[in-house]
Amino acid sequence: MKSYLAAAIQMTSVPDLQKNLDQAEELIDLAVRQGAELVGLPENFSFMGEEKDKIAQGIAIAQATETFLHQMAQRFQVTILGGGFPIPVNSNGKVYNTALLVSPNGQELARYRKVHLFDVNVPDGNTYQESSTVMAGQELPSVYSSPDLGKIGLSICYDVRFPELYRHLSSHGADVLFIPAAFTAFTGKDHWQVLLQSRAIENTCYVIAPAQTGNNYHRRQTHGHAMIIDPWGVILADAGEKPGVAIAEIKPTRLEQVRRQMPSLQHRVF
Ligand SMILES: O=C(O)CNC(=O)[C@H](CS)NC(=O)CCC(=O)C(=O)O
Repeated sequence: MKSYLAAAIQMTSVPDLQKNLDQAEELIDLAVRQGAELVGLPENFSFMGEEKDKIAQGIAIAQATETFLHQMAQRFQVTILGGGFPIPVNSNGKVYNTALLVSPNGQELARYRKVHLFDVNVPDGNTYQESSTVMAGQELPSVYSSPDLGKIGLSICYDVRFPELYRHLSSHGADVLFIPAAFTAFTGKDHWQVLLQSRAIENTCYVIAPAQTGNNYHRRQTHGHAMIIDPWGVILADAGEKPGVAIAEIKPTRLEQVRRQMPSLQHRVF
């Protein structure tokens, strides 16, 4: 593993596939021009809108998004995580909320289907019933081991509330945890940063958290603050509230140092 720059992209995705892919391309370009070699896009980066529209356009969104990720990785010669987009399940009219990691030569490195679905009545009056259109993944994410970029673990959004998933990743050697999200503005203001820092600190891993921000559609407001956090829990970069990118250096020497200073992973009893 070498030292390198990673980018967590922050965008305001809307119910318009092409518009979102154009916005994502601009932000990938911006990140690459600043030197990023690993670039993460947020949950719902290619489509964010009403559940019924997402289902109606499911096949088109899935195909265009996969093609886009492969093209961008090859054109910019970087590794890209597409942080969550719908892929139709053949049998039942639902989709998997899927994250895909693609290499600079356009190869698929890892794929993860979100296992924890956001079925929550948020106290701001918005009701989320992700399971009405999304099928829960049945497998824990695997860790992709890159000779250059370290061991990379995937997850999506609401997963961040379930520390056992990240324990699984760190016990399989993860160095970098991806947590792409479309966090609600209401929960995000109190929980987002604390949860991300907790996952970084307790697993002594880098956290790369691309995010949705602003007004996406109808009454949906997302929290923003895409960030990169180091294994000590220090926030290295925070994209604030506007579309943009958070960029920071991922360093193997910092991982070794923190794991020497705080060897909590070695002290696990359970
Ligand atoms: O809102 C939308 O349209 C799109 N959102 C999403 O796709 C997903 C599932 S509904 N959002 C979350 O998981 C938010 C979690 C969260 O905010 C928390 O854990 O507090």
